[in-house]
Amino acid sequence: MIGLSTAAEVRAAEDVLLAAGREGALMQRAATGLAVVCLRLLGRAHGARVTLLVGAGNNGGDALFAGAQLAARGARVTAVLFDADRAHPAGLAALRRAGGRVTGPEGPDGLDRADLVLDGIVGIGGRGGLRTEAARLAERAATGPGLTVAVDVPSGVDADTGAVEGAAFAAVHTVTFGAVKPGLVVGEGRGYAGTVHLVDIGLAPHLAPARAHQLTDADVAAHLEPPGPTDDKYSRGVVGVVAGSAVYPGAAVLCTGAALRTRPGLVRYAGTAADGVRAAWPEAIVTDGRPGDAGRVQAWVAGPGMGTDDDARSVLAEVLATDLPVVVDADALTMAAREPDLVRGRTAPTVLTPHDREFERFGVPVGGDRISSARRLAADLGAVVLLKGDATVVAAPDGTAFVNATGTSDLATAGSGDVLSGVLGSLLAAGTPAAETAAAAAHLHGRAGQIAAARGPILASDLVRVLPDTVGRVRGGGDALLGHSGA
Ligand SMILES: NC(=O)C1=CN([C@@H]2O[C@H](COP(=O)(O)OP(=O)(O)OC[C@H]3O[C@@H](n4cnc5c(N)ncnc54)[C@H](OP(=O)(O)O)[C@@H]3O)[C@@H](O)[C@H]2O)[C@@H](O)CC1
Ligand SMILES: [K+]
Repeated sequence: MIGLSTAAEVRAAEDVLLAAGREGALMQRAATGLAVVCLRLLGRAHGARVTLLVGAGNNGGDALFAGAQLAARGARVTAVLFDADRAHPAGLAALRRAGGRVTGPEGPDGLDRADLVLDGIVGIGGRGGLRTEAARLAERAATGPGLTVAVDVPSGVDADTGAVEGAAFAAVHTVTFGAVKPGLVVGEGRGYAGTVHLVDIGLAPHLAPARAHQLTDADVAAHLEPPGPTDDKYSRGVVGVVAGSAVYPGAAVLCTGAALRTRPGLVRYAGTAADGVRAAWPEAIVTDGRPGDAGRVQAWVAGPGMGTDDDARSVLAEVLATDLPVVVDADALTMAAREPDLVRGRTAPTVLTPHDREFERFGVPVGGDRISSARRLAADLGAVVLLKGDATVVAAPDGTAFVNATGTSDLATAGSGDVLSGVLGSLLAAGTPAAETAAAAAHLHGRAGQIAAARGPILASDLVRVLPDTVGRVRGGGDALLGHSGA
C-alpha cells in the first residue's frame, strides 16, 4: 500500500529531523533525488537547456540545488527568481558556482527553447492559485517546448486535497519528497501532477500512519487468490444480484457477468430480468422471484437498472434488512438518498457507489476536496462510500480512505458502473473488510479498462470479457501500468 501523507504530516516528520539539525541534509537528499529524475527524463545533461522557476521558499531551494547539479554536468541552466531578495541563499550560491544564470520574471527566461522546466515556485507551503507573475510563466511553460517537472507539488495545487483554485503549473512529471501527497493523485491535482516519482528523504520512520492509501497490484492480488484444492463453488462466498428489469435486462446481464468473471464461484440473480440473465449466463442461478427466493448468498449487489418504483423499493428494503454486505448502486442510490435510514441502521457493511450527481442527492456537496466529502458522507451514513471519478475515492465511516490509481477515461462508457458493482459484489462475498475490498474492486475495474482500451474504444461488455485476463495479470504482480515510480 502506498500511504498518502498530508502537508501537516510531512512537516511533522520533517520537524523531528530538523530538530536534530538535519535541515541541510534533507534538502540535499531532495535535490539530488530531483536531479536524478531530471537526468533520467532528459537522457543527457550536457548542453540541455533547463529553466528553473524559483519561489521564495524551500521549494525554490530544492529547484536551485537540483539546477546546480545539472549545471555541474554541463546543462545550460537559467533560474527565474520571483523574489530575488528572498531566494534560498545557499541554493542560489550553489547554482552560481556551477555556472547557472539568474534572471527575474521579466528577464530572458529561456522558456521558448527549454528542454526541461522545473517548477520550484511553491511546494507544501502554498496557498490558493498562483499569483499573477507565477501564473504567467506557468502558462508559458505549459505551451512551450520544455518537459514540465514539478518540484514536490505542482504549484497552485492544494497538496492535501488536489483542489485548484486558480492558475496552476501543469506538470508532465512530479518529483515528490518523503511521501506522496493526496493532492497529487486525486481531484484536479491528479491532472496537473502527471506521473508521480517518490524520492525517499528518510522521513518514513517519523511519519504518522497514513489515513489515506493507494493500493498496488500486489495488495489487490490478495483479494484474488485462486481457489485451493479444498475449495468448492460455495466456499469463497456466493454473491446475489438484484438488478435490471424485463424491459431493460442489460444492467443485470453486465453486473452478473462481471461477478461471474471476477471470481468464478456462484452467482445468484433475482428479479424481472431473469430471462435475459439466463440467456446470457447459463452459469448463474436465476429466479424471477424475490431476493429471498434466490437461495443463500454472502453479499448482495442492488441497483443497476432496477428502477425506483414501489416494487424496486421493497426489493431494496428486503436486501438491506439482511445482515449481509450490500452494494448500493445506481437506482438503489436514488432510493437510499430519499430514505437514508434504509442504510443508516445497518450493522453489516454497506458500500455506496455514487458518481458526483448521485453523491450530492444525499445532501453533501462534492466540492474540491473529494476525500473529505466522501469521509463526511461515510461517517453520516455509517457506510463505505465509493465516490467515482477520474480517481475514484473510497472512504470508510472511521475516516480510512483510498484513492484509486488505475483506470482510463475510456471507462466513462454506458454500463461501466454495472460492471464495477458486479466486481465489487463478488469480492465482498469473500467477507474481507468492506472499504479495502471496495478499493480493490475499483483498482481491478480500472485495470480492466486499461487492458481493454489498449485495443481501442471500449464497451462495458469488453470489460467483462477481459476480467479473467485482468485478474491473472494483477495476480502476476508488477505495477507497470500504474502512474508512480520510485526514484
Ligand atoms: N523543510 C525542509 O527541510 C524541507 C523542505 N522541502 C521543500 O520545501 C518545501 C516547503 O517549503 P516552504 O515551507 O519554505 O514553503 P514553499 O512551499 O516553498 O512555499 C512558500 C513560498 O511560496 C510562496 N507562495 C505561497 N503561496 C503562493 C502562491 N499561491 N503563488 C505564488 N507563491 C506563493 C510564499 O510567498 P509569501 O507568501 O511568503 O510571499 C513563499 O515564498 C517543500 O514543498 C519541499 O519542496 C524539501 O527540501 C525537504 C526538506
Ligand atoms: K512546485
